Amino acid sequence: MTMIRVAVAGPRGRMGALAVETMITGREFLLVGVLDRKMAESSNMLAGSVPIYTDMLTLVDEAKPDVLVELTSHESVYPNTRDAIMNGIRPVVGTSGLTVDQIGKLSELSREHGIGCILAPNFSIGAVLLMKFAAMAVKYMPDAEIIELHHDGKKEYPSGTASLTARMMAEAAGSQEGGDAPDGRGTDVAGIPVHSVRLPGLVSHQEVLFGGEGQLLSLRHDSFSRQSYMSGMVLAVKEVMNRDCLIDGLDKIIG
Ligand SMILES: NC(=O)C1=CN([C@@H]2O[C@H](COP(=O)(O)OP(=O)(O)OC[C@H]3O[C@@H](n4cnc5c(N)ncnc54)[C@H](O)[C@@H]3O)[C@@H](O)[C@H]2O)C=CC1
Ligand SMILES: O=C(O)C1=N[C@H](C(=O)O)C[C@H](O)C1
Repeated sequence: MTMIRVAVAGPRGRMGALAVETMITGREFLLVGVLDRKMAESSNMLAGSVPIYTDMLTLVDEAKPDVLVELTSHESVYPNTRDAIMNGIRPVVGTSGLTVDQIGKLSELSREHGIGCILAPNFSIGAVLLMKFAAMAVKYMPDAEIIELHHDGKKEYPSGTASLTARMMAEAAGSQEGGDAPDGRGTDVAGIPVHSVRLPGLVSHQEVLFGGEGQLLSLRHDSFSRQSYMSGMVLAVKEVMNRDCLIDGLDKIIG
């Protein structure tokens, strides 16, 4: 069996640490390096044998990964993803915060280089299904709002999941312009108001509410543990090897 050579960016974060564990234990994967902001104080190895790199070019030259799992921050996600594609490495991007403009540029770059790139703002199957159901429901119940709720360690808003959900809903409804959400009531994403809650005790939760005359439809997904993301991540790492362009969302992979 040929193993997929994987690198993880953001290996000491909440998600990155779990991704490292998953890639080390997965029989199909070889974790060849991690991309961190700085070296660890005690060693230049993670988990005893995985080299830590602080710049992409050295990682590319020495570790030669096939895939980069990107789990850093909204500031780093674009340059890391761009540089990976330009160096022939397939990104699987879990980090939220890419703008529509940046996604367009990455898509062009992927196509130009013939390199697969998967954007997966949420790796959990339940959240992906929620997005698909919301895109289906909005055609019949167009008055909709999103509430996304996360742990208080999450700085950025709205969440990547809510942004993709709103874009998928707008596309299904045939309106992508934005600007329809009333001022001051959440963030307008593609015309849909998104409300962001950050509280201790939460992990990751999203509700999409559809109002109609005398009725309310609520679609809700809850991640109670980050383990909920790992099977989708494994799927994306394998699938990106078969692609030659950018895929925006796991929904396009699960069919
Ligand atoms: N796609 C999905 O299913 C999920 C995505 N996320 C997203 O993943 C991202 C990370 O989330 P958390 O792990 O909770 O954050 P975190 O803050 O715990 O971890 C981020 C890590 O990235 C490191 N980092 C920042 N800039 C870097 C750079 N340029 N190079 C290398 N490392 C860098 C930080 O030092 C930190 O250790 C967020 O955008 C979050 O929204 C989180 C959970 C699930
Ligand atoms: O920061 C998180 O925790 C999460 N971030 C992603 C997002 O922005 O949607 C995915 C999930 O919601 C957890």
